[in-house]
Amino acid sequence: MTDYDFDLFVIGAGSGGVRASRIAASHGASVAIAEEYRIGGTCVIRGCVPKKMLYYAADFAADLKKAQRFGWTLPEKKFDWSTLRDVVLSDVTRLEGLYTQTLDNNHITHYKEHAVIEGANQIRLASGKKITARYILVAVGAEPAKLDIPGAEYAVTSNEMFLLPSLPKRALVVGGGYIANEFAGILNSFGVETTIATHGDRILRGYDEEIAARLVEIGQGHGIDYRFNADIARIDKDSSGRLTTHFKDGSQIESDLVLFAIGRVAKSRDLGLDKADVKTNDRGAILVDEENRTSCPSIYAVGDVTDRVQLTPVAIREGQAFADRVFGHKAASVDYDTIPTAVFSHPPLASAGLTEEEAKKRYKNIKIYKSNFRPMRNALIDSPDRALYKMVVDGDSDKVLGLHLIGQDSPEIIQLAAVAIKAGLTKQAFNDTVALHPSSAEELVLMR
Ligand SMILES: Cc1cc2nc3c(=O)[nH]c(=O)nc-3n(C[C@H](O)[C@H](O)[C@H](O)COP(=O)(O)OP(=O)(O)OC[C@H]3O[C@@H](n4cnc5c(N)ncnc54)[C@H](O)[C@@H]3O)c2cc1C
Ligand SMILES: NC(=O)c1ccc[n+]([C@@H]2O[C@H](COP(=O)([O-])OP(=O)(O)OC[C@H]3O[C@@H](n4cnc5c(N)ncnc54)[C@H](O)[C@@H]3O)[C@@H](O)[C@H]2O)c1
Repeated sequence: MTDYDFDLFVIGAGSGGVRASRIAASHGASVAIAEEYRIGGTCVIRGCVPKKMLYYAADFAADLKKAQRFGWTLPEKKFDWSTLRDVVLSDVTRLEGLYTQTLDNNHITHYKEHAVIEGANQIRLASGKKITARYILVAVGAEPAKLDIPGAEYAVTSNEMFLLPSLPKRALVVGGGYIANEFAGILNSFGVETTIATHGDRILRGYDEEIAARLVEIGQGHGIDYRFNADIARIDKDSSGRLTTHFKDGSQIESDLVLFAIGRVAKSRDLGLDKADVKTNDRGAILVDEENRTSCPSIYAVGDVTDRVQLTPVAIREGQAFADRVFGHKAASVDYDTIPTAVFSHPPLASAGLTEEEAKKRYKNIKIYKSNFRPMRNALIDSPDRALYKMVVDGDSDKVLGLHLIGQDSPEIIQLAAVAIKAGLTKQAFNDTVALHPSSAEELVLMR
C-alpha cells in the first residue's frame, strides 16, 4: 500500500505527459496530471497539427493559382483567413476533447492548473492544493525564445500565429530553422510578402546543405526574400501599427508582422526544481540519464523540457518507455538512431540517417547518389521547381546511411525509407527493387 495520494503525478498534458499517464494507468498505477493551458500540449494545440493544416491550405492556394493548367476556369477567387483559422481551431478543440476523453477513460485525475514541485514527492497546484506522489514526471515542454532587444514585445511567436485576427500584408520571419521555414512557406502561399532573416549564413543547419540550398532557390523563385547574417538590433512600431526592424549593419525592413522563430527553450523556470534538487543545464533543460531519471530519484522528465530531440514522436516514445519501465517493469528504452524528420516548407524537406557531412566524419569511403529532377506534376503546372534526392552510402559495406529529400510528398516517402535505413539495407537492395512508375519515390531505386 502507498502512503502517497498517487503513484504518479505528471506535470504537463502534452505529447509525452499524456502518453506516460495513459500507459502508467494501464499498468495499474493511480495517476494524476496537471495542465495549465489546454490538454494535448504544443503539438495538438499550437504546433504540428494546426501547422500541418495550414500547410495543406497553403498547398491548396498554390494549386489554385495553377487552376487553369488543370483545365479550370474559376470565378474571382477570394481568400478569407478567418474562415480557415476558425476551421483549424475548431479541429484543435475536437482533438483536445479526444485527449481529455483518453484521460477520463483511463481514470486519470486531471487538474486544469499550473503545478510546481514542492519536494521529491510533493506538488502544489495554483489553487494551493498540495498533492503527494511516489513518482513525479516533468513533461512541461518548451516555449518559444524571444530576442532580448528593444521592441521585442511587438513580435509574435508561433503561439500567436494560429490566432492572428488577420493576415499581414508583409511579414518578417526571424530564424532559419523548422518554424521559420514552415511559416514562411505558408505566409508566402497566402500572398503575404515574406522575408526570412537569420543570423547564420544558411538555413536549416543540421540538414543536408544542398537540400537546404535548394529550398532557398525555390523559395526565392516564389518571392521569399532571404537575409543571411542578419542580426537584429531593435524593432520600432509607428502609430499605424507598421513595424520597422533595424539590423546591426544599419539596414532595416518594414513589415506588418514580425515572427520570432529562433528556437524553443525548456519551460523549466519557476517550476520549483531546486526544491527537489533537480539539475538543469545552462539552457534550463532538465538533465536526465538514459532512463529519463533526473538528479532526484523520484522525479523523471521526458520530451522538450530535456532539450534533446524536440519532436512529438520522441516525446511520446520517452513517455511510453518511462511508464513501461517504472510501472510495467519492462526493460524499455528509446532508440534515438535514425529518427526521420521533415520540414513542412513549400516544398517540404525530409531526412533520415546521416548527412554527407556527418557520414564523412565517421566513414572513410562515402558514396553519394543524387537525383535532381523536375517532378511530372511540376511539368503539368509549368513550374520550374526541381526536386533533389540524395542518398549517402558507405562504400565499403554498401549500406545506405542517409537519405535527404526535397520535393512534394517527401515526408510521406521518408517514413518508409527510414525503415530501410534502420534495417541496414544496402544500396544493392534499393537497386534490386522494381520502380513504381510514375512516381517521385521511384527515384530512390533508380539512382546510379
Ligand atoms: C509551431 C510548431 C510546429 C511543430 N511541428 C512539429 C512537427 O511537425 N512534428 C514534430 O514531431 N514536432 C513538431 N513540433 C514540436 C512538438 O510540438 C514538440 O516536440 C512536442 O509537443 C513536445 O512534447 P512535450 O510533451 O515535451 O511538451 P508539450 O507538448 O509542449 O506539452 C507540455 C505541456 O505542459 C504544460 N505545462 C507547462 N508547464 C506547466 C506547469 N507548470 N503546470 C502545468 N502544465 C504545464 C504546457 O501548457 C503544455 O501543454 C512543433 C512545435 C511547434 C511550436
Ligand atoms: N516539422 C517539425 O518536425 C517541426 C516543426 C516545427 C518545430 N519543430 C521542433 O521545434 C524546435 C524549435 O523550432 P525553431 O524553428 O524555433 O528552432 P530551430 O532550432 O529549428 O531553429 C532556430 C533558428 O533560429 C536561428 N536563430 C537563432 N538566433 C537567432 C537570432 N538572434 N536572429 C536570427 N536567427 C536566429 C538559428 O540559426 C536557427 O536557424 C525545432 O528544433 C524542432 O525540433 C519541429
